[in-house]
Amino acid sequence: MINKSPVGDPPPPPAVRARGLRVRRGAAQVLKGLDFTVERGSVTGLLGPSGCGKTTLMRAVVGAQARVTGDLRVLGAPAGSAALRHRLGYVTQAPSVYLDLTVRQNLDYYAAVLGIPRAERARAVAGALGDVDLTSHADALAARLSGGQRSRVSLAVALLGTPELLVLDEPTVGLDPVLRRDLWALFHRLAAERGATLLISSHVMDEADRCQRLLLMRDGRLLAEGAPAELRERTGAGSVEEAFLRLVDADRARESENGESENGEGDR
Ligand SMILES: Nc1ncnc2c1ncn2[C@@H]1O[C@H](COP(=O)(O)OP(=O)(O)OP(=O)(O)O)[C@@H](O)[C@H]1O
Repeated sequence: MINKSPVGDPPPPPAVRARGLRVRRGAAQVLKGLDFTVERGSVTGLLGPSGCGKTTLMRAVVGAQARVTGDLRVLGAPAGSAALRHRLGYVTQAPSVYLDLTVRQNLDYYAAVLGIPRAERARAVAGALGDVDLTSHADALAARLSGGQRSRVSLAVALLGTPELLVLDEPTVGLDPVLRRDLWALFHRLAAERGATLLISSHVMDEADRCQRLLLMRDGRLLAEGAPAELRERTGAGSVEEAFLRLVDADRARESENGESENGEGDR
């Protein structure tokens, strides 16, 4: 297990630690100086409206984003380090699945790319298929799958290497309520049984209560971080959605007091 070290050992570094994280994309400052921590073994939700910078933040964490400044450490190493490659799993919003291959062939292919030895591949593939509940579709062509099933194939690919940190960009978007519930149960199982850390983005606030911790974003900045109950209590709100709206109102009021422009001139 990752987060159970013998007594006396220093605690492992957090899964993600950002200090003054900034990203420019094109002419825009998309992330404007974020400080946050993602605890190991947690299911952490990254929530905020469309366009606030969730994907950009995730790309920075997995080392796929250019023009990142500030201090960003992942599992104790600088983000993007080669040493992290096999310790991370990243699932983007667009499922990366070969439509002319079966589900099993897709996973076999990615297992080979990941360097999983041939003798261990069948077991790794079967395990990942079971995790995402696609065993009965193993021999179906990916082209014949529904959108939600294809997303689960991508998730299975990310699980092949048994990553310590899984970064999932809107993994439940477009899924029916039963599948959403089952996937959230899987995320919690991965954290509880394997000590994996999951950083999961969503723009749907009703997923907030499924997370142990939350990072709430707006317009390239972090509005708050903490457990859902903590955020509700801190803002006196009855739901995380209401807490978010109160934090946005407070943020807007602060902005107009400071006379900050919407495109973040104050961040330079
Ligand atoms: N390639 C790019 N070049 C310039 N700006 C970009 C690029 N990609 C995204 N952006 C801008 O960066 C900002 C953040 O985008 P990002 O995709 O990180 O947001 P998001 O919160 O993940 O949105 P969504 O929930 O819709 O996926 C947006 O304002 C977007 O217009």
